[in-house]
Amino acid sequence: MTIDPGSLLGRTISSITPTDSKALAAAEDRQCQLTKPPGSLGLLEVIGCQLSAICGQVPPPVPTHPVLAVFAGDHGVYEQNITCWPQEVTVQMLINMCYGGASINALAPETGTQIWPVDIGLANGVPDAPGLRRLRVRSGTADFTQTSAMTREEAQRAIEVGIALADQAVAGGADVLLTGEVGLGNTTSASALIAAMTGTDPQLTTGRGAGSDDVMLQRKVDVVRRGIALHDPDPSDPLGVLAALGGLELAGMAGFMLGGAAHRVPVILDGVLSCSAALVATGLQPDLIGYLFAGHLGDEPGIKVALEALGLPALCDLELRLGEGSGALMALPIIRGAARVLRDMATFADAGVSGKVDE
Ligand SMILES: O=C(O)c1ccc[n+]([C@@H]2O[C@H](COP(=O)([O-])O)[C@@H](O)[C@H]2O)c1
Ligand SMILES: Cc1cc2nc[nH]c2cc1C
Repeated sequence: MTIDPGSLLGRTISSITPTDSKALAAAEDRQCQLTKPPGSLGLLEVIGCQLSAICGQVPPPVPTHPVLAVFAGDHGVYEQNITCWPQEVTVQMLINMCYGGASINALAPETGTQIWPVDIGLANGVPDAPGLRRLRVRSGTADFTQTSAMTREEAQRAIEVGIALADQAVAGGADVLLTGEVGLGNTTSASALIAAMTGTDPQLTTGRGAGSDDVMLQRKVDVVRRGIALHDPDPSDPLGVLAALGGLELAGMAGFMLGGAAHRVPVILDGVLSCSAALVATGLQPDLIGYLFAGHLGDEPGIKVALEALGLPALCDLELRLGEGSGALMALPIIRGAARVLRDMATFADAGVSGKVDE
């Protein structure tokens, strides 16, 4: 793996450190002193401890300034007839997000989340729209069944767009980052990335995406198999895997994750697309894993495969299969709740509640 140590990606990778094991132990100790049977708040306790390990404090701050970056990119593999929607829906939905009409616009106010729509790789022109960030690296990827989706340089530049956005978000006060995307055809790239990074058969990583029928689903599996046969991707070279299989928005999300971790800020994953990007990003920097939360399980089979490989539990399962960041948004109150538990609950000593009876 050759990444220039002086590049933004190289510097970001080397600035990420493991999360704080002392703060983790102190948080675990505090969980046992709070007025509840130890472990009774289940995953909420685990999340709270992870938040402490991320920021090095017990209790951890309750995140109040969330930013959801929505990376939009088009896919050359669209040509292989692997989605049942027109490609122009990618740009149309990005514009819809800018004007407040997408699902994430409806869900975000519940948590005060800012939405940052980003053109990182749409195929064609994009009209002006409020809040749109024009950070295009190239106009869509190439069809990975024919050639590499992009060059290594382009893959790195797209990751660096994500890193720079995370830098900007944190500089502006963001204390939790959420990953989102839109890109018709991108579940085929995600399936290929997950298969390549985990060594799993594509049949097990490929799903129906935005509504493929049985025939299209089988075609997707075949397309993924062809891509993997053509490129023979090497999971020890995550940048090479990403360049071979795409996509630009997946690269942007990988960078956003790395950028968040470099600032010791928690990052919430969304669906199958961000899970595939997380495999690439943790391949580049394994210590990233301590900063990631898996927002939801969702309906795409690749999510389960990716989360098992990452060792992350999904925080909820609402059977979502939309993307955009919708699942990450739904997980945010759970994360906030976990931080509040460590901050606001009384201890047995403080509240005069008797401890467990020894047997
Ligand atoms: O987040 C998910 O798990 C998810 C699952 C299925 C579909 N999607 C969204 O649907 C689009 C990709 O679906 P497809 O069928 O075109 O590959 C893309 O815009 C994603 O945001 C997202
Ligand atoms: C309508 C629509 C909205 C989306 N949002 C994210 N991916 C999407 C795919 C489609 C098809």
